[in-house]
Amino acid sequence: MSGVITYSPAYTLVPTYECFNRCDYCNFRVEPGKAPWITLSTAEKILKELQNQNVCEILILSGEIHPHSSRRESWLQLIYGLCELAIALGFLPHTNVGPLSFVEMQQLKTVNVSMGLMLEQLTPALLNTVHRHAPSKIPELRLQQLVWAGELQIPFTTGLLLGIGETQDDWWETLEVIAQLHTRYGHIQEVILQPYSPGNQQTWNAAGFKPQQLPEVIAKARELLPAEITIQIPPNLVSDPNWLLACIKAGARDLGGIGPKDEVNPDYPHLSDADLLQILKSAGWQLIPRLPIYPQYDRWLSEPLYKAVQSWRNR
Ligand SMILES: O=c1nc2n(C[C@H](O)[C@H](O)[C@H](O)CO)c3cc(O)ccc3cc-2c(=O)[nH]1
Ligand SMILES: C[C@H]1O[C@@H](n2cnc3c(N)ncnc32)[C@H](O)[C@@H]1O
Ligand code: MET
Ligand code: SF4
Repeated sequence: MSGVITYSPAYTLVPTYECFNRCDYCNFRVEPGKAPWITLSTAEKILKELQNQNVCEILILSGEIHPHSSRRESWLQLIYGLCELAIALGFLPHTNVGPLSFVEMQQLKTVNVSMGLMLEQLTPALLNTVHRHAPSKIPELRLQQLVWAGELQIPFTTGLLLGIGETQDDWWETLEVIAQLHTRYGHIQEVILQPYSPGNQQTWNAAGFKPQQLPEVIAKARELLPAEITIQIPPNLVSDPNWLLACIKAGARDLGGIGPKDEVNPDYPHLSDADLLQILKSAGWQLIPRLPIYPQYDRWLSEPLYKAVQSWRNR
């Protein structure tokens, strides 16, 4: 029997690229007010074309509107509407749109099978560097999201962004905090170890995180995290097949959402699932699609979402 590696056949919908934060490593954001918002009718056209293409997950990934802005409520309504639309057309939504209030999270729980927010790194030192102009990256604010997700029983994806100026000890500390929160609430389904990868839009000129370091981080993460949490790595950011295989050997078991475009790292296109399959097969691994919610969390879903998930599981 060979080991199994999973991925989520996904398409990313972007409500808006405008963002009031300015993370130095970001290749996604546009100045507030300078990017259009997607309309439900555009989204409907896109989603209809995706039907029968084996896409299951709709990843809703957005730039952020300030919590005190008068446009915050319509932004959240748009996200809610996109999730509803995705469900109506047979997809399963996963939303990652930055920090939310408790009530906003509670609302989005009803239209998402899982949600996510990267911790990035918990060290406050980054607030003087890459996160200098990014109030959404205040560590306590992001930790609070993980606590609320636990209280609300939302299956959750989080992770670390590696190579943004943190130390190695910072990695272990952030991983230990994730492990503790999971022990309390049992809601972390996967942890992404994301190598910072420079793109052509960002302001910061720093070399990317070296893939050679990743297996070491994965191996230690595997020791620090409870066994039921899956470690996810993005294969397009570890493009050398030998390093990708080394990461898997070290304990990574999921390749995340794979779709036509990585909206966060548009300079790093994904291999097709057929090509990935070949690479993995050469080392004796299987590649299997998964849903954006792991089976042990199905019982946390409301009745309509539970039914939608079961019909995918029975395909
Ligand atoms: O294709 C991507 N999917 C990303 N995903 C989606 C992820 O790969 C999976 O699809 C989800 O974990 C659902 O299971 C994220 C999900 C999060 O909750 C937080 C961050 C990310 C980041 C990415 C990303 O950069 N690219
Ligand atoms: C959606 C997630 O994408 C990650 N992210 C943002 N910019 C980059 C980059 N240049 N390289 C890799 N990951 C990035 C952050 O961790 C964010 O939370
Ligand atoms: N703005 C959100 C965050 O940084 C998600 C998208 S990042 C390109 O957490
Ligand atoms: S990484 Fe997310 S929060 Fe930071 S500027 Fe980009 S879109 Fe905004």
